[in-house]
Amino acid sequence: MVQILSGKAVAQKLKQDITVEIDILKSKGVIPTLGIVLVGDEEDSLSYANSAKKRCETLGAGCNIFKFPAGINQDDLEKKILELNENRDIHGYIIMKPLPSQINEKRIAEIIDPAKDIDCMTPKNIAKVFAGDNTGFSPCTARAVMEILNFYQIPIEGKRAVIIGRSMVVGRPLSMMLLKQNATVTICHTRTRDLAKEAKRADILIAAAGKAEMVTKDMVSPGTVVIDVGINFKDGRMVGDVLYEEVEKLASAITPVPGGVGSVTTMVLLKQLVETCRK
Ligand SMILES: NC(=O)C1=CN([C@@H]2O[C@H](COP(=O)(O)OP(=O)(O)OC[C@H]3O[C@@H](n4cnc5c(N)ncnc54)[C@H](OP(=O)(O)O)[C@@H]3O)[C@@H](O)[C@H]2O)C=CC1
Ligand SMILES: Nc1nc(=O)c2c([nH]1)NC[C@@H]1CN(c3ccc(C(=O)N[C@@H](CCC(=O)O)C(=O)O)cc3)C=[N+]21
Repeated sequence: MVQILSGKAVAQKLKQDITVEIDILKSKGVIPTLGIVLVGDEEDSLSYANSAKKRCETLGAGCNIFKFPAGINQDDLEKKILELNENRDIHGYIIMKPLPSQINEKRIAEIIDPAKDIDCMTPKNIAKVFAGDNTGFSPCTARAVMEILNFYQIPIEGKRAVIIGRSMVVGRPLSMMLLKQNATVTICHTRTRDLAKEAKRADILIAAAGKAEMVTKDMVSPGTVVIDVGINFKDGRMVGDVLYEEVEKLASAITPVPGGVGSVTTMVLLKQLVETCRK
């Protein structure tokens, strides 16, 4: 029987710690407040922003969404980011990706105040992750995957981990975090020659390509632990990057969508908000 790796149980555990921390901060007169920079209206970014705002409200934290049109230019966006750095009412913020093509993402990442960088986009913070130093922020999604693996005590050391996707939000930082735990890591992308062959070698397969239900049964070996990071919308329904009905028959364990990685990501974001607030 396949083990369902519910993200909800992991989120629940994180929530307990966060609630305690928020109460302490409030007793000192601080209401931890999250900023979300949303440019345009990508469906998955909207879903994340709305979920994060709801979680903040439930837990007693503040949340401000700063929404900008998809056509905003570099200078105007940079000005807004610099304002957020100065804004004492915002303790940490996240800039939703992807940004529109006219925006230079690298220049944006460089001007975020590292102390407010709770999704770990600045060169300073991400360098720590790549150096195997986990004393700073982590990209929330990558950390969410690690929280799930640890919560369910999935062995990582010596295992072959195959990640589909090499973005700075998920694939690349996650590869470093798995490496730190002594996995043997393979990163796949659109130029990978035989994706099914690579994926079939995995003990732990992580799908983060952003392509609805692209991981099918011919890409999964029996007994694989499958972590589905994808958040896609198909006929108004949220689906992952994994064709769940097929793959759950082969996997030893699998995260569902919804109810998997996404719910943990939002909690990790709040956890890192509270952590930076405490400092
Ligand atoms: N559950 C959660 O909490 C979160 C979910 N997400 C979701 O995860 C998905 C990925 O997000 P993100 O990393 O930001 O996306 P990006 O679009 O930035 O990156 C996608 C990556 O997947 C690779 N890829 C795309 N198609 C294929 C394919 N057919 N075969 C092999 N590789 C492929 C791309 O390769 P190449 O580099 O060659 O183009 C790229 O490296 C999205 O669905 C997003 O919504 C994201 C963050 C959090
Ligand atoms: N800089 C940046 N970092 C990101 O991590 C990032 C991003 N940009 N851009 C968009 C994608 C997508 N993403 C989602 C996370 C949670 C839900 C989500 O819906 N979460 C629900 C639960 C969903 C479920 O049940 O699986 C919740 O927390 O309640 C959706 C989407 C983050 N992303």
